[in-house]
Amino acid sequence: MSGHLETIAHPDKAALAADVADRALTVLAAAQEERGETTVVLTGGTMGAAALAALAASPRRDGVDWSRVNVWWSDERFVAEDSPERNCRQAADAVAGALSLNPDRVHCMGSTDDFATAEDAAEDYRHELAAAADAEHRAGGHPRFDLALLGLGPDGHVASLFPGRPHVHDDDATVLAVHDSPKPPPDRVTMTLPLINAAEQIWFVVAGADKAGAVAAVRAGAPLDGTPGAGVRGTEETLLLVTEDCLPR
Ligand SMILES: O=C1O[C@H](COP(=O)(O)O)[C@@H](O)[C@H](O)[C@H]1O
Repeated sequence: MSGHLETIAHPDKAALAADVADRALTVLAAAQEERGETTVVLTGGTMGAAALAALAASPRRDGVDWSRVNVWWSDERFVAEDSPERNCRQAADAVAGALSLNPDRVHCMGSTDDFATAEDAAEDYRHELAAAADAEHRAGGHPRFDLALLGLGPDGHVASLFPGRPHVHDDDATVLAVHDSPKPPPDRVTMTLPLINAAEQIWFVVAGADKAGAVAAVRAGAPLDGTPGAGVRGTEETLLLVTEDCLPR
């Protein structure tokens, strides 16, 4: 795996969330300044929601025109639209209406309300990404991603790419269905590593001593089969933003 991975430690979850929010506001505002809009890929998980809540509460939040922010997700739980397990819903709850997002620019992955199978939802998301790429006159089947936030599971999973599963080696697909996920719920939809790695800046946001093993494996560049998160690298920058208890003492 090529590309530098920089680790930045924070004293606690609140400090981590506040720093992620601050950094994200800077990146999103700069991209909007440059080309009028910006695109972020969000993650589910505990710190994903905490970072969004910090963003929504930031005194700097109005430095970004939220109506010109495009939002995508790196993975989703394939459950009912109103399920509290949905990453998309958790994000909406975390920002609690504080950001004036344009619903047409918010691209949640499909739910069981709209699709019979996770495969159908994955295919729909591929089409949605391709349509956004066309609108930007870009090749490659996806829009430009300025920033992707990612969680990291204690088992080393990233998005819904789990250890020991073949999905982590899929270089052809952009979005896949996942079944029998070791972490509930069992059915999911996930971006693949090549699509995640198309983001210019990728920031892992990770807190808690239970993630120390996974963080160490990512930093060591462990084999992908055991640590899918070790396969993540942005095209310009990859940061591992963590709480101190994730690192060796
Ligand atoms: O199930 C998921 O887990 C990971 C990590 O979540 P965390 O609560 O341990 O931080 C998350 O990144 C992913 O989006 C989510 O679907």
